[in-house]
Amino acid sequence: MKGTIVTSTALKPDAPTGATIIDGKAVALKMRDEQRARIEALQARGVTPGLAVVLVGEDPASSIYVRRKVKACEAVGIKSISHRYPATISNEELLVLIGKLNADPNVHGILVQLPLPAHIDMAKVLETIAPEKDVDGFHLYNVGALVVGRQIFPPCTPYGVMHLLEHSGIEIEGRNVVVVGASNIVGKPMALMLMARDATVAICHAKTRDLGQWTILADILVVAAGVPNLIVPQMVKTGAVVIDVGINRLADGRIVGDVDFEGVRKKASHISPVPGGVGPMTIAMLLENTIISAERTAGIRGPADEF
Ligand SMILES: Nc1nc(=O)c2c([nH]1)NC[C@@H]1CN(c3ccc(C(=O)N[C@@H](CCC(=O)O)C(=O)O)cc3)C=[N+]21
Repeated sequence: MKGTIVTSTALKPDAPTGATIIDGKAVALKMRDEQRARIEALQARGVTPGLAVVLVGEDPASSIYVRRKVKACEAVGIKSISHRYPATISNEELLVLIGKLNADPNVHGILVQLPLPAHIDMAKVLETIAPEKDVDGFHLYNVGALVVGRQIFPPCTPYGVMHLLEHSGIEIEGRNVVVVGASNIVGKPMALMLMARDATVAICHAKTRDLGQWTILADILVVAAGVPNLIVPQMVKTGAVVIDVGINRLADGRIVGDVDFEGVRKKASHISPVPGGVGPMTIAMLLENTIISAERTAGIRGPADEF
């Protein structure tokens, strides 16, 4: 058709287009309005969601994270109860505390901050938390549920990534996803959640030989390896969606992810930053799981709804 006008500045073939930045902080804050409303509905039925946060030892990073979680709880109306113990607490004492929290009807969620000191049997601790209060989703029962495609308490970080993908309108079904990092708290559950949505999923490691040969195939690349600058532009397919789960503190105190953000943003279609990407969503999903647990207690939801 005649008369189509293309202005001189509209299309420059080689200009870097630049990825859409996925603003996890904004999404997390937006979720709070809906979360507050659900908590009011619970309170009308006499239920105030309660989250017990257990912190063992004095690790400064853990203290900061726990403080963030407590503040986020306050902001939406979840009653959080912090239990701080010295690193010298015995296994038995910790298990007794968890038993008490399991039995307390005002506690709907129990979170034991990781890592735990070396003398504590982490597996035993996580298996002692009542599965119906396991808002981290780390109990074997909840891990097993995820393996068979049920989501009872999806682990907060990968659950947050799924939310970000959905919020950004990214199609998952049938697409190639590469997850770099195979931890129990991020990489493995991330892969399971994406498989449940019919993505083609490969799990790699920071140690994978020729990592770039794998990552270049990804329509969606999720990186949770804990290695700064692991992912550079030549490893990323043009137009890929890149989700950076890494949190690394550099010698100068700066926090960075696993992705060369400035380089990769020129090639990706969407990219999540660090900070301000997945981190705030992890906390948003912790609030979500705690509210879900309280809703189940109040009979508003069945024991395992579709998410
Ligand atoms: N039982 C247990 N459950 C956890 O969910 C758990 C845990 N243990 N241990 C440690 C990791 C780490 N984690 C984070 C949560 C929020 C941010 C977060 O909000 N990050 C901000 C700020 C980053 C910064 O400046 O430090 C951001 O990325 O924008 C980061 C990391 C939860 N974890």
